Amino acid sequence: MNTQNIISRKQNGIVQPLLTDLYQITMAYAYWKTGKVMDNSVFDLFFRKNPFQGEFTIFAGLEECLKFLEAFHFSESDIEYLKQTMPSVEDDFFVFLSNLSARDVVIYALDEGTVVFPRIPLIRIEGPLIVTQLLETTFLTLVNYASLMATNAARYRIAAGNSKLLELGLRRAQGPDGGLSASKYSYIGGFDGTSNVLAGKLYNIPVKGTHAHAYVTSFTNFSELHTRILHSKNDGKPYDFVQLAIKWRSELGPLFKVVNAEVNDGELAAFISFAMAFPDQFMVLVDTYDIERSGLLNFCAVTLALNDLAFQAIGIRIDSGDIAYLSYVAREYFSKISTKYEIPWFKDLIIMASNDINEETILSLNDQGHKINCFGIGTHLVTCQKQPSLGCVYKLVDLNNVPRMKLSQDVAKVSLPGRKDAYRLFSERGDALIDLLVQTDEEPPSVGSKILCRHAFEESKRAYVTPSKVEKLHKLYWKDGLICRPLPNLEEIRDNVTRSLKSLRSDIKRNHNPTPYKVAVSDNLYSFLHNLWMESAPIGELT
Ligand SMILES: Nc1ncnc2c1ncn2[C@@H]1O[C@H](COP(=O)(O)OP(=O)(O)OP(=O)(O)O)[C@@H](O)[C@H]1O
Ligand SMILES: O=P(O)(O)OC[C@H]1O[C@H](OP(=O)(O)OP(=O)(O)O)[C@H](O)[C@@H]1O
Ligand SMILES: O=C(O)c1cccnc1
Ligand SMILES: [Mg+2]
Repeated sequence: MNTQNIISRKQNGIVQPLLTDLYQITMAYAYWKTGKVMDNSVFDLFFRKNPFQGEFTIFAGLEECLKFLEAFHFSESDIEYLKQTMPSVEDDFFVFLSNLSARDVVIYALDEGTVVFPRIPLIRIEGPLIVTQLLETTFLTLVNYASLMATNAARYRIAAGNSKLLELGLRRAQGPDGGLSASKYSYIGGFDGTSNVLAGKLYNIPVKGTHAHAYVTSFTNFSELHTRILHSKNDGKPYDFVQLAIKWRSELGPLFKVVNAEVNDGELAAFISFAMAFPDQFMVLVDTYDIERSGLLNFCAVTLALNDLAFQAIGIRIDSGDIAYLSYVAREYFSKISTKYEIPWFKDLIIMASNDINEETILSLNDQGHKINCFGIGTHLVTCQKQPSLGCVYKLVDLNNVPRMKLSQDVAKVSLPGRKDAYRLFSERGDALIDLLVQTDEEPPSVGSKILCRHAFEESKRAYVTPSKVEKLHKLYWKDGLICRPLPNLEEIRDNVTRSLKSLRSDIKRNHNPTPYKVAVSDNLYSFLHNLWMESAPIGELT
């Protein structure tokens, strides 16, 4: 076992068999009493509707489910607690429960990071009913938020194009576990880093950040700067850095059309001290007092002073106001200074924007035109404000080789019975055309052969597809008590998101009125499903 695994497991502390709904345990007892212990079940975990009014979803959380299975065991204290909670339950059941493991469970799943669609079983869980039922709630809690978060992040990634994306949500997240999961799954979805230090340590995600307004407001004048000396990066010579920055500010005054009296000394003192602490990573918040009349000038003065000592600054963060307009203003000053003082990198300094940004803000900024090259995003991203839950469900589809079907007045809620495999069929151009569900014992679709793909419930909706490429989506991940495929690391999952989304036509990914992606069933599955439906539905009588 490598260190990374140990660390992740430790973090996984709260993911344990009691992280479930009580009804799973009462059902287990009732199953045990009725003698259903050896019944062999198949469950599907899937969702019914894509989130965020979109037409795609990113599947995430699989690794956590598999780690949960590895450690699945009711401890002595769990048993003790359950005995107290369920006093009428026979003691022998608790002996049975304490010997339970996930050894006899078999898991087929899609690769984590795959783009997925409604009704496709993301995970197929097979095995003794009593155990598979006990997995329901924990699996759902592990997949629901993870997939919602990864999808939200992927949508921001699409909106932001080539701009960097930094996740800043910990302070606003749904508690510590929500915050940690948000950082992990936003990275999978395409963010470039997080401000969450524990997420950085646990998952090896790049951690980044600037500073808070408090840092600026904590300074009022230069006398608070107890260290004034900074050594040049070139020759190690000491310079009075405070004096140098003040000199540059006077020199730049006319360019910014401000007089010294208008510019905030506390802000300059704060920037100087931050630059002296991090001369190679100088990045500051410029909106504490007035971006145009103070923040930008103070930043440029310190950056030029750093440049004299051979250090290259990183950039600024803007956290209020009209960020499109202010980014133009900032870029213009950077360009002018770059030309005037012949410092090529000055024009390319990073302009980061933050403050309640969401997907729509980024799209609107794109329309307006802007000069931002990094977005810092917190609240809207981590709380998934636009849609707070994905709505994944876990449904029994087969018991002892007899298909099961949950009927509903609402067709969207009718479950697809039996063991099914999903295949993704690709066009000649290489893009994903349709996902096809077939019964596991029927002939899989193959390249070059004409396949009838049918809408699961609407008889008239069907089409022939002759795929140029066929990808089997379900893979065996867990058998005989072991994870039986090498698990990808976070980077690889992130690459899978990019690769998988790339194969999707852009009209399916667009923000406004996206085209739905097609999910179909094979002709066999269609007949099977409708025959079973007819058999299961009671015939009404008109009176
Ligand atoms: N050019 C722009 N186009 C669209 N939305 C923008 C633009 N500039 C800023 N915003 C968004 O408008 C909102 C402005 O919010 P608000 O008025 O609360 O902030 P502020 O007054 O600028 O800052 P603060 O209250 O923190 O001082 C934010 O959600 C921000 O992301
Ligand atoms: O706006 P979000 O997308 O949630 O991003 C995170 C926010 O957290 C920080 O300040 P904080 O919001 O704590 O204070 P502020 O509102 O006064 O800026 C930061 O300045 C951002 O504004
Ligand atoms: O580092 C930052 O800029 C940061 C971190 C958390 C919240 N807001 C901003
Ligand atoms: Mg804020």
